[in-house]
Amino acid sequence: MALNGKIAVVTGAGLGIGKAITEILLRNGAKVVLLDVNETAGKSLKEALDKQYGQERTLFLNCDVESEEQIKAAFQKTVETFGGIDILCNNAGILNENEWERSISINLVGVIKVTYLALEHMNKLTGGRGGVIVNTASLAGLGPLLSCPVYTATKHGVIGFTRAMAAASAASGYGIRFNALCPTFVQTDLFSAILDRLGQFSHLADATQKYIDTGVLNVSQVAECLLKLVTDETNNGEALMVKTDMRKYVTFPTITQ
Ligand SMILES: NC(=O)c1ccc[n+]([C@@H]2O[C@H](COP(=O)([O-])OP(=O)(O)OC[C@H]3O[C@@H](n4cnc5c(N)ncnc54)[C@H](O)[C@@H]3O)[C@@H](O)[C@H]2O)c1
Ligand SMILES: CCCCC/C=C\C=C\[C@H](O)C/C=C\C/C=C\CCCC(=O)O
Repeated sequence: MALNGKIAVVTGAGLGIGKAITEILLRNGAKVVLLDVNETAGKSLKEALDKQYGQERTLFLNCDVESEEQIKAAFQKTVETFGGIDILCNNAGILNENEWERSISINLVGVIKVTYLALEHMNKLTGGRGGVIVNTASLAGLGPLLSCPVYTATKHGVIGFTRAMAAASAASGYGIRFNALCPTFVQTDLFSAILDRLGQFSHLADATQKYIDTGVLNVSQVAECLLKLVTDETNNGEALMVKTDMRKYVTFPTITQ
């Protein structure tokens, strides 16, 4: 899929991985709608991007992925401004084992909510143009991160949802591919401000260190992999594992004969 003229929506676009995703999509020719609850970060990124790419290439909208009303309004504005949606990156997420219900609400329910509302505009069966949805999961969606059980559960959920939606879309003719991005630790605010957020599992921080010692990614390395999942039209239902020394499409066990 060539990105020139394509319209992308990125959640959690203001900082960290979402910011890098926004930048790589812009560099490759897409127009990008930045959604974030952090208005300061979103506006300041939009200002910087305006200088580099011109005002017409991006739109920032304050949008909480927990709010159906705000998501609906954001998609409406996107379609009014740019005429449609071709790419959705469900990237907004938090890690907070103290606020575990909110974590599920943002990391898993938020991904489902945003996806279902985006389908109304993207699904070929309802007048959309089709396209691709990439969900930012985590390596913790593939194996247990012992200091973060609820975070682990949400990311396993995101991968399961992505794979099931890919199969549902292919079987129904939505014209939309679904893939999951599964990075190891990435140098962002989420990673660096972690100790207070492990709650009752803070005593396990040291035990997590062995994973961290295997290497921490920078946001550009993650964005490169996102680009591959967006542009390579052979990718559907994939979970791409990203570590400092390897990229690998996960092979899942076959459960049907
Ligand atoms: N940093 C890591 O080590 C790491 C590793 C693997 C996966 N991830 C995943 O990558 C994604 C991005 O994380 P990051 O490390 O860039 O975090 P970050 O904290 O640097 O950025 C997250 C962005 O999401 C926004 N956000 C948070 N809650 C939101 C909500 N309810 N609605 C809209 N926006 C919201 C924040 O305002 C922020 O701009 C998350 O889904 C995270 O789970 C992160
Ligand atoms: C210091 C305590 C934990 C710090 C957690 C901070 C950020 C985490 C972000 C993630 O999305 C998790 C990334 C990678 C998870 C690594 C390993 C999971 C286990 C995989 C396995 O069993 O093979």
